[in-house]
Amino acid sequence: MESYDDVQDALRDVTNNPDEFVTENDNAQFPPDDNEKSYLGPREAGWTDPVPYSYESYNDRNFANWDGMAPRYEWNDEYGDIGPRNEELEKQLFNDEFMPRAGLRFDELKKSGEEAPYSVKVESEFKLKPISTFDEAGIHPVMKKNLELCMYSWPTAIQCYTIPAIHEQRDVIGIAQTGNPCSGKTGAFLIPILSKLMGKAKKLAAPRPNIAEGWDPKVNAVRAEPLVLIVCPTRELANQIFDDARRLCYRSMLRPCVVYGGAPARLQREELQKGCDILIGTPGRILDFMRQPHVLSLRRVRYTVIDEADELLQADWEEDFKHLMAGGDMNEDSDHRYLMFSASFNKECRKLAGDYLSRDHVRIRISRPGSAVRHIQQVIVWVENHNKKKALYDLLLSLRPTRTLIFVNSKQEVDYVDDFLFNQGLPTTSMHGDRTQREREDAIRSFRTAKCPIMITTGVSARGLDIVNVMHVVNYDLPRASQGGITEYMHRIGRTARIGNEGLATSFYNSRDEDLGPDLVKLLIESHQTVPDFLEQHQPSDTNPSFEDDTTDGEAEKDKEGEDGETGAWAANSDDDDTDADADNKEEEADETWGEDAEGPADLAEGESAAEEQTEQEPAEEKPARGRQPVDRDLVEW
Ligand SMILES: Nc1ncnc2c1ncn2[C@@H]1O[C@H](COP(=O)(O)OP(=O)(O)OP(=O)(O)O)[C@@H](O)[C@H]1O
Repeated sequence: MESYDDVQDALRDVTNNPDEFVTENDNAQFPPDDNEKSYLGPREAGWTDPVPYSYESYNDRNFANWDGMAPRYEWNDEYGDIGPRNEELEKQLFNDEFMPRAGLRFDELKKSGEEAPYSVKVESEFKLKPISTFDEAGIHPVMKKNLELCMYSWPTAIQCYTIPAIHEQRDVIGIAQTGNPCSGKTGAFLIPILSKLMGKAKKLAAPRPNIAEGWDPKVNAVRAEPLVLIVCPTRELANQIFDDARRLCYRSMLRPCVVYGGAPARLQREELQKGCDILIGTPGRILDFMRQPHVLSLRRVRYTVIDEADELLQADWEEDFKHLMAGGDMNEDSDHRYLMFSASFNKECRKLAGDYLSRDHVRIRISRPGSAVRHIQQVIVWVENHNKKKALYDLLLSLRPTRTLIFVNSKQEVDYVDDFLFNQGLPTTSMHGDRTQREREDAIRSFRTAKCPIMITTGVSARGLDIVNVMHVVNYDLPRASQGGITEYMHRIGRTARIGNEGLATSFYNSRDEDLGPDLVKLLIESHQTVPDFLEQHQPSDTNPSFEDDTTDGEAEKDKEGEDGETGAWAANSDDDDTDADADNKEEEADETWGEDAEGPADLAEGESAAEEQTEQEPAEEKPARGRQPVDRDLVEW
């Protein structure tokens, strides 16, 4: 797909005539009756060939190409304040064509004052003066150079406020909705923290081997004593933060490491033993290493960051979380700052903030008034359940090929839609919480590099995914109220049009989605999108409806609950409380979010973890290879 206009043109044909697009009885030629024909359509539409999974490669026990093993800048004791360039690494870190970049409309997000496309609410005991350029931030020269290499020309809204707050050594709660113009949460904590530590690393950091002169684990291994601990809910997010940390630590002494379930703990341990200043991870695997005090000590930690706190706290992980926050030998001195970042501020977040953050913490909330989702064209099409597969196939063939993310509501449906499209000749991959970590990393890599430009996934698996050039998001299934409803919808469509880019979100709607109708209409109106006729009944009587998604500060609810004090002012809306979530769904989300991480392998020998056992000792389960199996036509609802 060459441009956003191309997408619009192509889609117009489809959406102008939804009746033609999907009819009940036009299945005569669909699916094509032989395999050759079925492959022809996608080829004519310009899609690349589908790539079958290589199951043999998943059984390679010596595989070491995990995302968490990616190269990072290795410091040499002889360096002065700034290390020399490493051109090879620099190319990998900053010139990767698949690195997400700000789009042409990034400048529109810069407007401030009345013209700003976002609103800001700050609660602080001291006068917080936001910055408007990185130069005003007093950042370390190495960080400045790294920001230039990242092509970050100015800070995003959340960064404008958190950078000075963290420089002032405050605990911070940063709440920013997903997507433009609120994005940039990772930089909002990494930039100021790393910048502050860059000048002091030699003094504060634990001794480490001089890797430049060779590395022998038997002789040189040290205990990891990070200065920064970053906890996040999913492995994919942990890897993304690690990638950002590798870029922002470039040419400095700070050494980032990432640990997460599903990948061999042995390899992660080896990385930790080379020295670790910034530890990023999912809770289960961090706890595993905390139980091995000769491998990991938290006594030097100066900053603990809880990212996507609302997601992290969604299930009943309170005990695990308590251990993580206060367990082991965690530094409990007053020089330890706690930072929480989240898209919403639900009850669990409020409690966590009350338990760990200092009373004088700063709360910053960035939200989008007015045009709620900028730069995303949202199209809602009526499609009966039994027509969804045909509609999806037609849709994909109507548009010129572009990176497309397709959301369905269950893991089984992910497999099924993937098999179906693959068998029709489309270059798909897929991801969900039941896949092995190898498969998950492979899927994201194939999608990112456009080897497989169509990815099917569940909402929870794709939370926070930041992939370059996703120009089309399809809600094959719209999220049910119990799956987060409109909030989840926003998260999903926020995978396109990131950071000043543009994109398209197509959603299949039918009578089963009626509960989402009213919120969807409000959102469409507020973001100046067309409301289709079949949603007219949900038009609000209010002429100027105000859409509120997950970042409402819940003042209304606070009034309702009579809750106030330390955290009450930022109560959540009722969606966040998820009171009507059905148990099955909750369990699935928990599974998806935490995977093996959730299982504390307390009874395993030191140095082992359940996830490691699974990955290293049990080869990936043999599955029937995709594409070699015809779709069971009895099961297909045409
Ligand atoms: N100041 C900046 N200038 C340009 N690009 C930036 C800047 N800050 C962050 N980015 C880029 O914006 C993208 C989104 O950043 P990040 O993943 O931190 O956002 P987020 O707040 O987690 O987003 P979301 O909640 O929408 O998933 C990343 O590709 C990141 O590299």
